Amino acid sequence: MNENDQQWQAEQARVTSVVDRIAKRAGELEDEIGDVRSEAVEIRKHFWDEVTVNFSNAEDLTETYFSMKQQADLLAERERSQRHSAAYLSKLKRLMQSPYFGRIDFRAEEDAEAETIYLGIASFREDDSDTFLVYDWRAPVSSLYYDYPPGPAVYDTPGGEVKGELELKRQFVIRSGTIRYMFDTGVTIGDELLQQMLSRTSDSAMKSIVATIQREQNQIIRNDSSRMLIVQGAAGSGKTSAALQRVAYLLYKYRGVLTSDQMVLFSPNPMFNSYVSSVLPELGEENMLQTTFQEYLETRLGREFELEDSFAQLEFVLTAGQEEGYSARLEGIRYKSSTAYLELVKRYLDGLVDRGMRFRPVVFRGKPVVTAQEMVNKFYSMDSSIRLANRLILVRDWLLERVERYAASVKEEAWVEEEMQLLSAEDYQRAYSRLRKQKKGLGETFDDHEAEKEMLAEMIVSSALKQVRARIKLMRFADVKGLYRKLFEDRNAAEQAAGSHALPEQWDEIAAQTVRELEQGRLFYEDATPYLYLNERLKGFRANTNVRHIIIDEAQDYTPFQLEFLKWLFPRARMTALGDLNQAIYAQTSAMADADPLTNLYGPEQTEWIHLLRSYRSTREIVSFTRGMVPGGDKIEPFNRAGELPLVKLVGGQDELHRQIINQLQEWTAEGYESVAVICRTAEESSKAYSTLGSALSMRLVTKDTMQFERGITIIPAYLAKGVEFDAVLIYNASEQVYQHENERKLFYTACTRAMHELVLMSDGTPSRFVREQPSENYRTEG
Ligand SMILES: Nc1ncnc2c1ncn2[C@@H]1O[C@H](COP(=O)(O)OP(=O)(O)OP(=O)(O)O)[C@@H](O)[C@H]1O
Repeated sequence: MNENDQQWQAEQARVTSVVDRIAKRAGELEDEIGDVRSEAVEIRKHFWDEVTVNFSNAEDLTETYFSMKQQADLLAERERSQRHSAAYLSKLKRLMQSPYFGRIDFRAEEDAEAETIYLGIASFREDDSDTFLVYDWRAPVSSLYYDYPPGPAVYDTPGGEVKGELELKRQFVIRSGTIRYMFDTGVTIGDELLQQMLSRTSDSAMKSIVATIQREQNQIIRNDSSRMLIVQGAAGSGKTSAALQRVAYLLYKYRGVLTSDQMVLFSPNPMFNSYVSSVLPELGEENMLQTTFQEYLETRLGREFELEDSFAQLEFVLTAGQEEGYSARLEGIRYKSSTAYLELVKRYLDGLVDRGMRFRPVVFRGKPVVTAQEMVNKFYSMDSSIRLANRLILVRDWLLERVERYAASVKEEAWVEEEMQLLSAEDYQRAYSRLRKQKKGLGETFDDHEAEKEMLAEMIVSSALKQVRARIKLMRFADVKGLYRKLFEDRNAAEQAAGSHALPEQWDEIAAQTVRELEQGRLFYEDATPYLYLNERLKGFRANTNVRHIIIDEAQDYTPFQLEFLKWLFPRARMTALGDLNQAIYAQTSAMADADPLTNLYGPEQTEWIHLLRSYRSTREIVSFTRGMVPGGDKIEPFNRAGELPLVKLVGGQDELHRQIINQLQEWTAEGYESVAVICRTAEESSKAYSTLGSALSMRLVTKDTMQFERGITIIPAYLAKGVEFDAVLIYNASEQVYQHENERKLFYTACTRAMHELVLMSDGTPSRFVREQPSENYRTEG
């Protein structure tokens, strides 16, 4: 037996022994859980037996309360412990299959001998000792595995740095308790294992990458020092993966302090949410909160407006080129997402200190209770040093008083008398006894019929004014819609707010379009955040102080305005923004287009940038082809995994196009690819393609409302394919006719970079310039 075989045998013996111990512990835990469960069931069953229920006097009542509370606490405690044990048990079950994936032998400077450490998705300790048979991949010592090749190495602990020598680094693939692969690795986490990982066919869900985290990804995962962490990384460089492992890491490091509901992931679309939602549970952690920016806008503005979403905006940009007003809308989209416009809105708000505030009158039964002009007078009678939001609070309180006075003045109006007549005997009785209770404390008597009537009248008026008061409390009297509209109706107001900066060239048309939308009760996507900003600055920010971390994926699709907004919204959170400027497909100004606005968000001292250049998703051939399409693409390094050259298939006409697509899809299915996408330029193109292809083969059309990412064949517009990946990708029609504008370059790049193993570009006619520009040795052509 050679040395390798001996090592293999020794390691296998250890695996077997560790698995046995884990299985034993799991068995014990299962019994314990069973006991706790039956105990909880018993407590539930006999809950009322143990509780002394007695309501006869105050003392008995207290006793009853405490006895109930005691039982409830006991029950809650048992259930909590059961939940905890169940979570641990499911981790142990996972460890039984694959207890670890790495080993390091590390000799600390002061020690004579190296310590051997095995790393897995959770730690496992022998019951009655401090010996860790498996260390959690997030433990401080585990970072050695990700950060160093064999040789001198250092890791951080809460007690300070530990220096030493990494004598061995070994990787394993263990399935069902058996070692399948074992490698001793050199520089970084061995290419071999990564090759293994990446050559698998893709799943319907994202996988955790803990066994093969790369050093630069580890920096993202364990970054703890910066308030703002910005990751600019090539397509497929593992931004999303790193972000998710980072969440798991933070939950581990701050266990007991940080919980999963204090972390929010902002995703590009609902389907993406489903795609990534299994990673954390796979690592034994609960999912963080997941949302989209659109979802947030909907909750805040959805009642007031019919909101356009970012996809509808992009669909317009891509399909409405011939429509009147198109170029103005485009200019408007760009302008309204810029920092210049944010400054304009801020100056507009500053201007309201002296004049220009708009109010909606308080109206009751069609008559004004307080007119808008009265509110203006009140607002501007206050000291100008009082902040706008505080002045509005004062106006609100003043209005509530005015409504009280108003209520007193209308008690005798005829409608009150009429309503009184309409009270049913039951209503009357209820109102009467309520009044009695209310007035008792005041020592009044009820002998007088007149007094009684007056009180009933008071009650009727008060209840009729309930809605008016509620609207006032919600500050509906501040006419934010009117204020926003004024910016577009009154060029002077806009010019003043723009200060020394010029308004965009086509301002008048932009303004007309905006007003038209507002009149219809609609709001363009580019107006939603500025509008909300105006609203919040006036009415006070509804900030969320519970959230401690926000993670923004596809951050290039956010405007500087939106990121600033998120900063205000989560004042106590750290931000991790991950994006790729080369995938900034929207017409709006990208927050990542320029380093300054992002760095300035929290200031350079609190901000850190990390760049990822290695692309893991696609084969070397696909990366070599796609990176030529974007500026700076030569810096993107493909991971060394070989495949076929991308194929450009020339066809003549729709029929042939569809025939060839069907052939290709059938071929891929026969080859065993589990996830295949036909990527189109727009939703419009996708649904047309689906109407023909869908009847020939079983496939799924993805729209912006699709919630679930699934295997099989998918037809999808490029902008919805963001962030996800497929074994094989077919570009529906990569012809010059379809992709001819410079502003479609990034969309095209995003579409092509979704492919892991195969990329085929159909072209009805001459291929797009984005293809023709590539060196001919980087792709094949057929047809
Ligand atoms: N260290 C790693 N080990 C194994 N697989 C990895 C690693 N890093 C990334 N990958 C794989 O590479 C693919 C792309 O990763 P991910 O989706 O996180 O990249 P991304 O930078 O977010 O991409 P994009 O910007 O294109 O959406 C995934 O299949 C992921 O599992």
